[in-house]
Amino acid sequence: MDFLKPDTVLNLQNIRAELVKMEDTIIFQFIERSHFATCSSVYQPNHPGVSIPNFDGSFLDWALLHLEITHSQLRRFESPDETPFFPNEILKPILPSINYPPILASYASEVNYNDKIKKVYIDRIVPLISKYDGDQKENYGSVATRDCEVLQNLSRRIHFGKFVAEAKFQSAKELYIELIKNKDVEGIMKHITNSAVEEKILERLTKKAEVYGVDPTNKEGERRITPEYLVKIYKEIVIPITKEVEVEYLLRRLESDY
Ligand SMILES: O=C(O)C(=O)C[C@]1(C(=O)O)C=C[C@@H](O)C=C1
Repeated sequence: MDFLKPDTVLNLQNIRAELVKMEDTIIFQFIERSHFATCSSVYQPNHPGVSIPNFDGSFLDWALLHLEITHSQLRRFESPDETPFFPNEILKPILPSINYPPILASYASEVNYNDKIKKVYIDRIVPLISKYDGDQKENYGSVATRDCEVLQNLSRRIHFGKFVAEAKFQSAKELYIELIKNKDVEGIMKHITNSAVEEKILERLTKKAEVYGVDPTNKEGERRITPEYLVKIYKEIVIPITKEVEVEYLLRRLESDY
């Protein structure tokens, strides 16, 4: 996928192929996080166990903010497939800007579900994928590092819904314009949903978790990620929020001429 060539980006088959590739990254990052305990202190704002001078937030927020500030200077958030968790704090790139041709509508960067993604990750995903429920003070840095990686990739996957939505809009403009004019959220949700594709994703994830989730030479060994949890995470969190992104993006689609 080449963001300098809009045609390659707004092709639903290419987008779905990219979503499949992201599954592998996300599974391996879940496995990396699964080596550690839940470590709830990492997520509690101003926790006494991880005091950060002059910062009002959790240790994870601090880590993610500083990572994003550096990445913004490396031009990360100019790319239309990247959405920052701290859009108001990031800096201008040190590298010269790339003039990407318009692919998404002009308001696309305002469709930002990262607060919701971070909350659901901490409240629901971390307890499912962690080794056990407890604290490991010596691993706070490793935990926050893994969390930043998982969150950035979940965010990219979920916000890819904008490309899916744009591709669907371009291929059935009349239908969507009518639904958008009527603010028909249910109708939009119905038309963006492809149950066969969703089922295939869940089937594939089950197989991937069976293979990657355990040492294949030691089937009795410790399970790092189970098919059950992976499917649950995708079915109840990743796909539904991707669809929310699609619907919000489409509801505003007539604001943009392009
Ligand atoms: O592939 C699509 O058509 C999408 O809209 C993406 C996605 C997903 O999140 O994977 C979401 C909704 C569809 O029902 C199927 C899959």
